[in-house]
Amino acid sequence: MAFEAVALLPSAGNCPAGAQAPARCSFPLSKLSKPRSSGSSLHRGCFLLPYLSHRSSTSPAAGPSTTAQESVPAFSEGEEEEGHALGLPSFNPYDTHDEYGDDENGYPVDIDHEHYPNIDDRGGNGGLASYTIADNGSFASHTLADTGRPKVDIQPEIKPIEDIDRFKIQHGREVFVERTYLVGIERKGSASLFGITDSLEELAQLADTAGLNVVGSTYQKLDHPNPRTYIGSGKVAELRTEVRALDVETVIFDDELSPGQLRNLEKALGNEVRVCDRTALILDIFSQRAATREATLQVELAQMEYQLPRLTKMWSHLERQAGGMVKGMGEKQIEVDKRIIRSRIALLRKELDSVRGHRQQYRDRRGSVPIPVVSLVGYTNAGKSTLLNRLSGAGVLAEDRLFATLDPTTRKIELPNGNQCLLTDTVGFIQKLPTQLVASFRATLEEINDSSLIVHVVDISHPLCKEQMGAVDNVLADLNVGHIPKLVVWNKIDRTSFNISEVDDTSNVVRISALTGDGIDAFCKAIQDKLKDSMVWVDVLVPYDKGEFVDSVHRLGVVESMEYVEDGIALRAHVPLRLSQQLQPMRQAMD
Ligand SMILES: Nc1nc2c(ncn2[C@@H]2O[C@H](COP(=O)(O)OP(=O)(O)OP(=O)(O)O)[C@@H](O)[C@H]2O)c(=O)[nH]1
Ligand SMILES: [Mg+2]
Repeated sequence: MAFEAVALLPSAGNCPAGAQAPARCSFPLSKLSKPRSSGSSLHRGCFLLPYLSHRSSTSPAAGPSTTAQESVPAFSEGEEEEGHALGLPSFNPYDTHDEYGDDENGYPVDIDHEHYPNIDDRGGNGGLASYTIADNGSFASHTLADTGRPKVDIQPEIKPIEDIDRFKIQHGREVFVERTYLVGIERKGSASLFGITDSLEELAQLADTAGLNVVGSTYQKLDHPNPRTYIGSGKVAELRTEVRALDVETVIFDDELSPGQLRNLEKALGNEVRVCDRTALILDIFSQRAATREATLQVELAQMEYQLPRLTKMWSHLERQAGGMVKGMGEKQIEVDKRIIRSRIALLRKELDSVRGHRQQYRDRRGSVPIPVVSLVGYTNAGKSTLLNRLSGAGVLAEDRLFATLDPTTRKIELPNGNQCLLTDTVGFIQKLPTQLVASFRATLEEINDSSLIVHVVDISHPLCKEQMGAVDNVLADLNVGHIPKLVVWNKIDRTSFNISEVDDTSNVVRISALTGDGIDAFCKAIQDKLKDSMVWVDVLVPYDKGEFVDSVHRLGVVESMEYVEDGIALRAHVPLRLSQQLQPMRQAMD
C-alpha cells in the first residue's frame, strides 16, 4: 500500500537561502522518516510556518533542494483531506502580495528585492506537488502539479543508525522519542493546588502522552518566576550543564513562558535544544488527538494565538547567513509572519463559525426534543467516557491516557422512573489549562451551559483526587456555570480502599465503578433525584396557543403527567425555577 502526499513547495530560488521550504503532507507525519522530530510537533516555531522552525544544524545548502521531512507539520489525515476545501494548499507564506507587513508608521512594507533577491513575491510561488510513499517508506515517484514551475527534488533523509532505535510505536503511531528534561518552580507561599513534584509528575505524563522520553527534571524554589528566564540565572547555568550531560533535545517548562523568557532560554541553552512550555505541550497533544473538523480548527486556532507573540528570532538565521548585510530583515519577516498568522487566524475563525453553525443547528434540534441534558465533566482520565459507554453503549474511545476525548458526544439514557435524559461527555480538564484552549474550546464547553445538571466525575483512586477536583471547580467557575446543580461522582472505587472520612463532604456524592458497573443504578437514581430536586413543582394548564411552554417543560423539567383537556394541556411537572416563574400565570389559571 502506498500513501499519496501533497506538498506545497516553493519554486526554485524562492526559498530564502538556508530557510527551510514549506511543505504539507496528507498522511501522518510519522510515515516519513523524520530525523529530530518526535511524534509531537513541538518544533521551535512549529505549527504553521514549518520552514521557520528550521534548525540551522540540519540546514540544507542554499538552493532549491527541499527536505520534506522536517518541514511537514503534524496534520491528521482527515484534516488535510478537508484542507483542500478550505483552500489550505494555496496558503503559502511566499504567496502573499507585496505588502510585507506594516512599517512603524503603519504603511505597508514591500519586500526588499535588492537585498532579498531569492524571494519572488509576484504571487503563486507555491505549487502543489504530489509524490507517493511506497511500503518501505521510500519515495516512489514525485511530480509537480501543473504550475509551470521548475521541479523541486524531494530527498528523503536516511535515518542515522543510532536514531533507528528511537522510533517507537506509541498509541498506534510511530514517534521519534526525544530526550526531554522538565523544569518547574515551586512558588514560596503559593496557594497553588498542586505541589511542584505532583505538577512535574503530571508534566512527565503529558510529555509521555506526546511521545517524548523524559530523562530528568529539576525545580527551583522562588517567590515568583524570573521575568527574564523563568528560573534564576544560576539555575539556568546548572540546567545548561545538565542538558549537555544528558544529551537532552527538548526542555519543557512547567508554566507558560512569556515570549521573552522563551527567547532568553533558547539563547542560554543553545541552538541544539528545543525549549517549550506546558501550554505548547498540551496544545500539541490536543493537535495529535483532534479527530473532527471542529476540534482540529479549535486546536489550530489556539496554536496560532499562542504562536503569534512568539515569532521573534525565527528569522535571525537570515541575518546571520547574510553576514549582517540585511540587518532588519529578520524584523521585516517577523511582520510578514505575523500578517500570515493573523490572516490564518481570521480564516480559522470564519471556518469555525460555519462549523459551529452546524453544531448550533444540531443543538437547536436537540433543544426541541423534550429531554433534560446532563453533562459529564471532570479531570482528564477520570473515566467520563467509560461512564458514558457503560450507560449508553456509546462506544466512545476510553483509554488510559490524557485527553482521549476532545469532542462532545451525547447519548440518550433512560432513568429508573422511565424518563430519559441526554448524557454528554466532553473534553477533560487539567490544572493550568491553557487559556487559549479554554477560549477556543469555549463553544464546545458552552454545551455545559445548556445542561440541567452537571455530573463531576472524580477518579477517587488518584492520589491527587482532591487537587484534581479543585482544578475542575476552577475551570467550571471560569465557565460561569455555578447556577447549574452539580452531582459529584467518585469513580474507580474498584481500585481503591480510601477512607471516606478523609474526604470532607460526602453528603452529595455517589460512588461508582464505571468499569465494573458497581453503583451505576444508584448513580442513575441520583441523576433522577438531582434533576427533580433542583426544580420547582408546578401544576399548570397551558393554553393550546402557548404550546411552546409544553415543549419547554418537557425539555427542561421532569413531567409527571400530561393531559389534553378542553382549555389546554394540563401539566404536572418539576421544572427549573426560571421556567416556573414564566409559568406562573398559567398556574394561577389552574387554581
Ligand atoms: N479501574 C477502573 N478504571 C477505570 C474506571 N473508569 C475508567 N477507568 C479507566 O480509566 C481510563 C480513562 O478512562 P476514560 O473514560 O477514557 O477517561 P476520560 O475521563 O474520558 O478521559 P479524557 O477523555 O482523557 O478526559 C481508562 O483506562 C479506563 O478504562 C473504573 O471505574 N475503574
Ligand atoms: Mg474521554
